[in-house]
Amino acid sequence: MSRVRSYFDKLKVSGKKALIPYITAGDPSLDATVPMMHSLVEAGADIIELGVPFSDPMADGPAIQLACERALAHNTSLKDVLACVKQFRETNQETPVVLMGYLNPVEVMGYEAFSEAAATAGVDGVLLVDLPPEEANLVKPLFEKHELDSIFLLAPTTSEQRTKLICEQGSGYVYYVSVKGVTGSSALDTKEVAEKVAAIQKQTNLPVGVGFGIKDGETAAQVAAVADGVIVGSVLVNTIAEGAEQGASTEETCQRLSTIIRDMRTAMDSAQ
Ligand SMILES: O=P(O)(O)OC[C@@H](O)[C@@H](O)c1c[nH]c2ccccc12
Repeated sequence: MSRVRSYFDKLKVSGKKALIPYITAGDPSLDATVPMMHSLVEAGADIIELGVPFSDPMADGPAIQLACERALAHNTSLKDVLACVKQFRETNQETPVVLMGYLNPVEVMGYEAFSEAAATAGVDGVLLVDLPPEEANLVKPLFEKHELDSIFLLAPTTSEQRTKLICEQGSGYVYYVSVKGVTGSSALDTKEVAEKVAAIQKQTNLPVGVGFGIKDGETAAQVAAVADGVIVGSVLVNTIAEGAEQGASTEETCQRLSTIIRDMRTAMDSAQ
C-alpha cells in the first residue's frame, strides 16, 4: 500500500484528519525549502504538497502565481524540486510528499524519466492540474509502475459521472476544490462542502481532501469535521512572501509557518 494511503489509514485509527500544507519549492529560495518542509511536519502537518514552479499556473491566484515567479527567477527546475524531496527523505521517511504542478515540466523531462526520478527521490503522489483524468492513461501506467499515486481534482461543477471516473482513476486521495475559481479564494461554504464531500464519499473509498480558501484554525476545523483532509496553501505562501520582503531569516519564516500550522492542528484535533 502507498505511503499516502497507509498514512490516512493510520490517522483514521487515531480519529484524526489530515492536515496538508502546500508550499512552492524554491520560494523564497531553494535552500529554505527543505527546512520549511521539516518545520511544517514538526508543527503537525501530515502530508506535504510541494509545488513545482511553473510559468503559467492557470489554476492559481495571485499569491501562488507570485511564488512561482519568485522560484523561477532563480531558475528552480523540476530536478531541483526532486532534489529537495531527496534531501527531505534523508531524515524523514514517514511523511508522504505529493508533487503538485502542471504537465509541461513533466512532459519536458519525459514521463518515464520523471516517474523514475520522482520515485527514487521519495515522492509518493503526483497531482498535475492540467492532466484531465480522461488523458491519464498517458502517465498512469508509469506512475503505477513506480508506486506513485495519481491525485485528481474535483470541482464543485464536476458532474456525477465525471466524479465517478476521477475516483476510479485516482489513488491516494481525491482533492475536492471547495469553490469555483483559483487558489487563495475566500468564500468557502462549509455546508456546501459537507454535502459535496458526502456525495463523493458515496462513490469511493478514497480519502477526500478539501482545499481552496482555508486560512485559519476555524475554517480548518470546520472542513476537518466533514472531510478526511484539509489542504492549505495561499496563507502559507503569503507568509513566506512577507518574510522575504522583510528580509526574514529562514528560521524566522519557519517559525511563522509553524505558528499557522500549529493553530490549525489544535483547532482540528479539538473539534474531532
Ligand atoms: O491556496 P488555498 O486557497 O489555501 O488552496 C490550496 C492550494 O493552494 C493548493 O492545494 C494548490 C496550489 N496550487 C494548486 C493548483 C490547483 C489546485 C490546488 C493548488
